[in-house]
Amino acid sequence: MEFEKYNGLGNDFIFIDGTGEAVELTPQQVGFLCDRHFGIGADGVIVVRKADGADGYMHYINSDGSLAQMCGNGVRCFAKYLVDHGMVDASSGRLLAMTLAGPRPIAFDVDDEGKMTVATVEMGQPILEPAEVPCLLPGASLGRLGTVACEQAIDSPWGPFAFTAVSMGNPHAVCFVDNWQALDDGLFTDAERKGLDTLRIDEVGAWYESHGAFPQKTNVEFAEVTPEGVRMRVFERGCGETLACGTGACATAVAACLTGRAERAVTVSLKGGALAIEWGEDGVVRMTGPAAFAFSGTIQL
Ligand SMILES: N[C@@H](CCC[C@H](N)C(=O)O)C(=O)O
Repeated sequence: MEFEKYNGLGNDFIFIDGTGEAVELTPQQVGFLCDRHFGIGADGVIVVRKADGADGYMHYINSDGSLAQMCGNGVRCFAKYLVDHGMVDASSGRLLAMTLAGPRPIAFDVDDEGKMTVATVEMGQPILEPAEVPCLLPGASLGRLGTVACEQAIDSPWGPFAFTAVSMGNPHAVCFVDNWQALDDGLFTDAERKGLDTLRIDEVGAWYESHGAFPQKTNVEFAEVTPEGVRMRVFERGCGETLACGTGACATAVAACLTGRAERAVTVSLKGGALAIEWGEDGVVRMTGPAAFAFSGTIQL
């Protein structure tokens, strides 16, 4: 099978062309492809398909073989793939990507060689109604925003964490930590240096990913406010910790705005780099960031 490898801020994906012959992968095959020792290695697989009324359909599969509705870093890479393959006119600077979560309009910049560098994706309106995220947390009424599960405490073996539930087409549980010192020592790889960087996110993230409050599981973000904006780490549903998550950055920006921690436009810094997120007055979240091609190859399935 031929493949190409792309990434958005180090959140990396194996692209497979499914525009001709249908490509159907079993969860075992996806697991093998994404395995960093025995396979190619990636956070997920994107099968590129044709779409009626759009420039292409992004079929996104997490590294554990589960299907996800949307992937923010993935959709910027998808745009670059379509440009690289001449499937859209590079000079138009615009395309429409179809996803399981619906259409996502994208504006992009190209360099002197016509290669896409940066894209701004219209990520749609965040879904805040708890039942639609979906999450079973009680919601508080937030005026014209309706009922939002905002900073609702969920207990864990390390004590309670307060989550805001936001769907960007896929579910996210965002926790802002304002006081790292108050947290259990066991949550950190180094109790002398409690903070976002030393948080044992593999353990605490995995615990909340499968919590009963999230019937479709959830992506889990831990975040803090910085002078530059917001900094976060993410434990992705169906994958584990990744260097970046586009939908997670959008959900975190929305949660920051809802809880009075940030303005509607904010820079979200992740392990792999920064994304510019804006929750527009029209309710639509826009995400701007890079996408990069790494290499291509052939693998025996
Ligand atoms: N890395 C992605 C999100 C990928 C899907 C996610 N793990 C899920 O299951 O919802 C992004 O950049 O948004």
